[in-house]
Amino acid sequence: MSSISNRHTYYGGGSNTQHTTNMVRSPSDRLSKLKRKQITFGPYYIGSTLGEGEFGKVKLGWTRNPTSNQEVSKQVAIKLIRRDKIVKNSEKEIKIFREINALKHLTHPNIVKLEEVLQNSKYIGIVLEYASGGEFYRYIQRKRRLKETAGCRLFTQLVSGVNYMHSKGLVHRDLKLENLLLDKHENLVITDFGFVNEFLKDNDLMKTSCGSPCYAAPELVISTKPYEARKADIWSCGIILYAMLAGYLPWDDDPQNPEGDDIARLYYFITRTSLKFPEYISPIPRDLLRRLLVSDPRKRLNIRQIQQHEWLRPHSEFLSITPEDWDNKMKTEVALSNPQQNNEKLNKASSVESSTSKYSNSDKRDTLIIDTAMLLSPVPPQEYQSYIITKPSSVNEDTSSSTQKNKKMHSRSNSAASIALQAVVDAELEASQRNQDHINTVKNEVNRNENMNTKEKRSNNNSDNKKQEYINLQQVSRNDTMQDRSMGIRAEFIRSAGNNEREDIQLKKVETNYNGENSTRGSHNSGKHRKPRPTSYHPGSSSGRTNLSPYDFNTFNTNTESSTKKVISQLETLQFDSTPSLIVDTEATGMPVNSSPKILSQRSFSMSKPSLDLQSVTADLIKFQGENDSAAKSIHEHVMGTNWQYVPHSISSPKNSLGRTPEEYDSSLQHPPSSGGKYETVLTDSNTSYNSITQESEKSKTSPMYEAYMFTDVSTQRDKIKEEKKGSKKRFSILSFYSSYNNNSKTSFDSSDTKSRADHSSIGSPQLTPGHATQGRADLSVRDRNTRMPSMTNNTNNSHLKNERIISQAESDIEDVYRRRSSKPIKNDKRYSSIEIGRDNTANKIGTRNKRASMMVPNLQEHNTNIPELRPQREQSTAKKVIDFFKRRSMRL
Ligand SMILES: Nc1ncnc2c1ncn2[C@@H]1O[C@H](COP(=O)(O)OP(=O)(O)OP(=O)(O)O)[C@@H](O)[C@H]1O
Repeated sequence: MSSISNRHTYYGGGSNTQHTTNMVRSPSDRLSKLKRKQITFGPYYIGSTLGEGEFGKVKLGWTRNPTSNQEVSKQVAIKLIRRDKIVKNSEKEIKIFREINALKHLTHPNIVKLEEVLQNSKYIGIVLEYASGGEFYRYIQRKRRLKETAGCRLFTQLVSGVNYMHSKGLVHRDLKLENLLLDKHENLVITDFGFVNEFLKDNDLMKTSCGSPCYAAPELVISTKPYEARKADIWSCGIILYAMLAGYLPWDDDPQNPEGDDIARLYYFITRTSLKFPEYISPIPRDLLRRLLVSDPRKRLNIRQIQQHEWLRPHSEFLSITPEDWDNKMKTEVALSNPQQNNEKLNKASSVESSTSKYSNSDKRDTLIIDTAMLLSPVPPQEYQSYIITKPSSVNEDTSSSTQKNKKMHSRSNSAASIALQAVVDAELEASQRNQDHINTVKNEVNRNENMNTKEKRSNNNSDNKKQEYINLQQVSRNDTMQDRSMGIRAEFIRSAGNNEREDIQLKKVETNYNGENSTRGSHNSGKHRKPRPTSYHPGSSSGRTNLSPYDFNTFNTNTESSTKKVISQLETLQFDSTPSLIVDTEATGMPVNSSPKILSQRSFSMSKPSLDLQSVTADLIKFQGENDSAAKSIHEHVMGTNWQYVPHSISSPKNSLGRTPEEYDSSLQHPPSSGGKYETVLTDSNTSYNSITQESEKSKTSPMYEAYMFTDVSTQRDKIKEEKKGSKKRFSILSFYSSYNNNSKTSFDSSDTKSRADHSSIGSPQLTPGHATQGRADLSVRDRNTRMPSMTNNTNNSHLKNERIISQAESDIEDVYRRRSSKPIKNDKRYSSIEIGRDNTANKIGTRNKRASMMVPNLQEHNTNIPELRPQREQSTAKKVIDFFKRRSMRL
């Protein structure tokens, strides 16, 4: 005992120290020692770890009653996030701000309440209402399953919370048992709003697939189509209800995929296997579940229909409380609690010194320091703009000086945080105003140009460009509106933050060995307090991808997939009888902006080209410019192979076998003049075809431009292709698009069908009927995509093989587009399977399921390659229909 005692009390001093420490202490001594050791974060004392998530630990916190210091006045949960682990503009940073901003907006009894957000030099602390009832999935685990009455009450609360957030224009997108907690009265509390997003209109669709695989709606996983996010939330509610009542997750019994780790297979199983119920679930909740877990989101109940379902009738009164009622109720509560709060605040404000003196010296030293780097992050990708603090143009001098000045005040209303945040808001409002002014200027110019004489072609082209700029700006403006809303929230946040005077936000000591941020899914499992489940995955997030082994593509491919989706979704929004426009976002492709070949201008995919015989596109012209051309070349070589000549654009243009230069073709085809040097065109003659893609750097207009050429004679193969593809002529413009698209972004439809791959590479002869399109897609395996492309351009056969793939892919994609545009379900589409009853599986798998429950879903449509049935079904004649349409249109023009 004594040795233990000595060890515990040894401070490096001599025997005296030991002697002193071995003395029996008085209770007050012990109390004061305890007090000294008390860890604080701002006004909160920090206690045990409640749980651990992707961002780190969630600690219990409490404040003490000011009058009797021993009494705990309020308990909170503090999500502590180490600032140095948050990479600027990263997925994590976005998630944090999303969560904060969304929670700031939501006040509902079944949604976790955000108390405040504090930060010091080391941590950001999201202070939340403490849900003392613990994690909901553990609650179910303990009880094995819930009785229907209890389940009904809790599900009603879930529905009420979800309805409330939907009414605010927000969707959770990651609803699952692990994100539900219970309060002390065993009421449900929805938490973890890291993937929350905003929809603007009733029919606003989302494109980013997220949701944990077991809870994610099928449309998120097996379709590239934008989805109705509220319906996806409703699917997740259905899964949660099933788990509550059954004690395990539905579709959890695939013998070939017992752990559900293979997401593609999991979804194959979900879409092919009818929903089955254990016998103890009674018919009425079964009926509700059957209507919730419908693969077709259009047939799935909406929230209003759920509220009206027979099973929830006992709680109809609760469900009749509208979101407005909740808001009013909360306002009233706040108003009622205000007098006391205000008094407290006044007292504190009048005695800043006394309020700070409660804290130790070290607290005082570690006063709030704003890490402006965190706030000065660049504007993130568009889809994230709603809930994040974006880059201000500058934080002005005044701000920093006032930061200095106000340090002494220790008042959060004047704190560096408030000032910096205000600067962010102001700067963004200013930027938004500037943008609006620019829009107006461009708009005026467009109007002026439209009144000009039609003979002035040059001006008209200019006008077109301006129009496009206007459209783009409108787009930006729309985003700004979303941002403004977000800024409104932020401004509100700042205002409310200003109501609290305590600025002395400190964390004396949280954990010496804090490693939350580095955790991967594996390490999550090892932590004592960790939820036994993986890190959430969101497309683009590297952290969560660690266990996606079968689909663990390299960044290039992942990015090109999103590019593919983007282009396809843009295609989908086009009217067939208008000139299509394709703009590939380089951010999405992950290629350097100034060096990557890409499809650039509005005009790049011209429908007005004269119809041409079907020819395979076998040569490419890439122009590079400026300081990045070596990078561009290497990318180009990587994509297209090394058989390219690079020549300065201004000096010469190589001629093809007929002695014609690209420019000659260009003029002979009456291709629209390039706008600012950026255009994409397809040039062809009887023996040679080549595709051109130009890339100009905005930065280096003065630098020489380079072109890369490779001509391939395709005459020997053309006849063969023609024969194989009878009746499918005049699709050149489509092919040109897909060729360049493929060349640029390495379109990522893929399959691991090795047999088909082997067949293709050995035979090299195309099967160009639409029916073989899928096979063409199946040929592009993930693994060999990177290595395949260079070698393919080395000889005609390989070029031909590439073309065949391009064509097949074009056909597939056209069919996809066509199919998506049609509202009719495709014949034999197994995704919309009917639902039956009958399975009985009483195993409680919720606990084991959690290991994989939180992995967010990448859009797996392109990855569902092992399972032929998961590939979209096609009608053979669809491509033909589209091609015929283009043909007709082309002839009309
Ligand atoms: N308000 C709260 N009251 C009580 N416990 C909480 C509260 N918030 C979180 N916890 C506990 O902390 C754990 C992690 O919290 P949370 O899931 O919100 O963190 P996260 O970092 O967002 O994690 P992830 O994104 O991985 O789900 C929860 O599972 C729960 O046990």
